[in-house]
Amino acid sequence: MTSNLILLRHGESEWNAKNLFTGWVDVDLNDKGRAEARRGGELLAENDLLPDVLHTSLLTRAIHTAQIALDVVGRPWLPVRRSWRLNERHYGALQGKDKAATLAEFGEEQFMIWRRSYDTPPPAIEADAEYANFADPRYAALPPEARPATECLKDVLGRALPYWYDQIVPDLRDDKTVLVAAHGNSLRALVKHLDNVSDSDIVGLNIPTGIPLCYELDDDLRPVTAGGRYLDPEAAAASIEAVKNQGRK
Ligand SMILES: O=C(O)[C@H](O)COP(=O)(O)O
Repeated sequence: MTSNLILLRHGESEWNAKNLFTGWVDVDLNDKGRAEARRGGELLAENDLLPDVLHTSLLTRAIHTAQIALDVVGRPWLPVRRSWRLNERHYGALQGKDKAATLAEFGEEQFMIWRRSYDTPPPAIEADAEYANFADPRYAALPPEARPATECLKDVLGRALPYWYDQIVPDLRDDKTVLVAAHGNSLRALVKHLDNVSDSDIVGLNIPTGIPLCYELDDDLRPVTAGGRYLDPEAAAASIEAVKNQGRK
């Protein structure tokens, strides 16, 4: 028996377009991102991949992407569970900073370490910084020690895996087609787990905006096809290249 998992990174956000590190800052989609979300829904419908349940982060760009895509497939009524555990990686003191300016100031090696290394987080954000998130009411129930001031991908995996095992796996075991609408780095963490990507190889893995990545999972919830399948491979390749080169002129 196999089960279907659909990973969907939000469409382009207002800050993606401005090349700003975003993390937990709650920006919305821009018009291009809303169009990408609609296309994502069309791709699901064209491939007859109709989700039975939705899981999203607590961030607007992922929530709206899922709503738009599910409107297209005619399933806005799906049961949904939302969690901070699917949030984008917290980018610490880089939140709100321009990626090109950061690259110019700190150089290629440091930029890539902060952006794509597995276990080195950016500098922590100050509690009173403009783009800190400690006072955000959506995290009010979280004890202070659970509210990150910065995260590396290893941190993201550590807080996302419990959600994978406790909330997503049961839906897959119930033979539901599961849609997870999340973010570039929280999905990199899930892909690292699913495909057993090494700590060094994960550095080179990027997730495109708005294009469904579909996994058929076996009884052990391992991919039948390594890496899954993007429903529009050409568009995914182009978007991945653009994500990879963000910050570069
Ligand atoms: O949080 C952000 O800045 C983006 O959504 C992801 O950025 P990255 O691709 O630079 O990690």
